[in-house]
Amino acid sequence: MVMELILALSKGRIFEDTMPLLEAAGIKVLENPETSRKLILPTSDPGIRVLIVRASDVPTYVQHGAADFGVAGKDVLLEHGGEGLYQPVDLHIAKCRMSVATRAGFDYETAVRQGARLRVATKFTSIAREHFGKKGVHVDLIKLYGSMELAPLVGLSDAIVDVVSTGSTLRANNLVEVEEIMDISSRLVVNQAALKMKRARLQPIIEAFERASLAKA
Ligand SMILES: Nc1ncnc2c1ncn2[C@@H]1O[C@H](COP(=O)(O)OP(=O)(O)OP(=O)(O)O)[C@@H](O)[C@H]1O
Ligand SMILES: O=P(O)(O)OC[C@H]1O[C@H](OP(=O)(O)OP(=O)(O)O)[C@H](O)[C@@H]1O
Repeated sequence: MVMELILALSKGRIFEDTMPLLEAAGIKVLENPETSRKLILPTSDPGIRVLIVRASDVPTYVQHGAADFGVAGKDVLLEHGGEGLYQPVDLHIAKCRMSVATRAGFDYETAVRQGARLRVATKFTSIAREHFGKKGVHVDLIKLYGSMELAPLVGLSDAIVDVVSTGSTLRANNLVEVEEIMDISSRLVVNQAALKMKRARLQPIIEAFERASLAKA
C-alpha cells in the first residue's frame, strides 16, 4: 500500500528556503504558490503533496494530522505550544531574532529599572509574557496581528516584541532594538502518530533535510 505524505508549508521565505532541502531529498514541487491559486500542490513524487497554509497555521495542521510534516519558525512553535509535534531538525533557515524595540528617544533601561508598567504590543504574546515575567517586569500586553512597528509611533505602546533580521524595518520607523530575546530559525515538525505509522517514508526525507541543513548551521 502506498502511503501518501502531506507537507505543510507557508508561502514566501519558508517555501523558498525549503525548496533546496526538498530537492536534496529528490522531491520537486511542480507549481509555484506565488502564481498558482491552488492550495494543494503536486510534487515530482506522486506520493507527496504540499499544503500552502499561513505560517502560524503550520503547527495546527501537523498537530491534527491534516499534514504529516511541515516547516515552522521557532517563534510560531513557541506561540503554538508544540503539542503533538515532534521537532527533529533545526533547519537553520528563515533566521532572525526576537527582540524588544522602542522609539529612539524612549529610555527603556530606566523604565525597566524603575519598575514602571510597560505597555508592549506584539503578535508574540506567549514569548513576551515569558520574557518579561522572567525579568520581573510588569507589562500590559496588547495583541496585534501585524505592523507592530506602528504601535510605539502612535502611542499605542511603549515597546514592541517582534522579529528582526536586517533591522531595516525598525530603522525606517525610527525604532531601536533595546533587547534581544532569542535567536529564531525554522524547524521541521512531524506529527507524532505519522512518525510511527509512516516512519519508512518519512525517515529518509528527515535525514536528507538534516544533511542539507547542516551546511547552513
Ligand atoms: N525578516 C525576516 N527574516 C528572516 N526570517 C523571518 C523574518 N520575518 C519572519 N521570519 C521567520 O520566518 C517565519 C515565516 O515568516 P512569514 O513572514 O512567512 O510569516 P508571517 O507573515 O510572519 O506569518 P502569518 O502569515 O501566519 O502571519 C516566521 O515565523 C519567522 O520565524
Ligand atoms: O529586520 P528586517 O530585515 O527589516 O525584518 C523584520 C521584518 O520582517 C518581518 O516582516 P516581513 O518582511 O515578513 O513582512 P510581513 O510580516 O508583512 O510578512 C517582521 O514582521 C519585521 O517587520
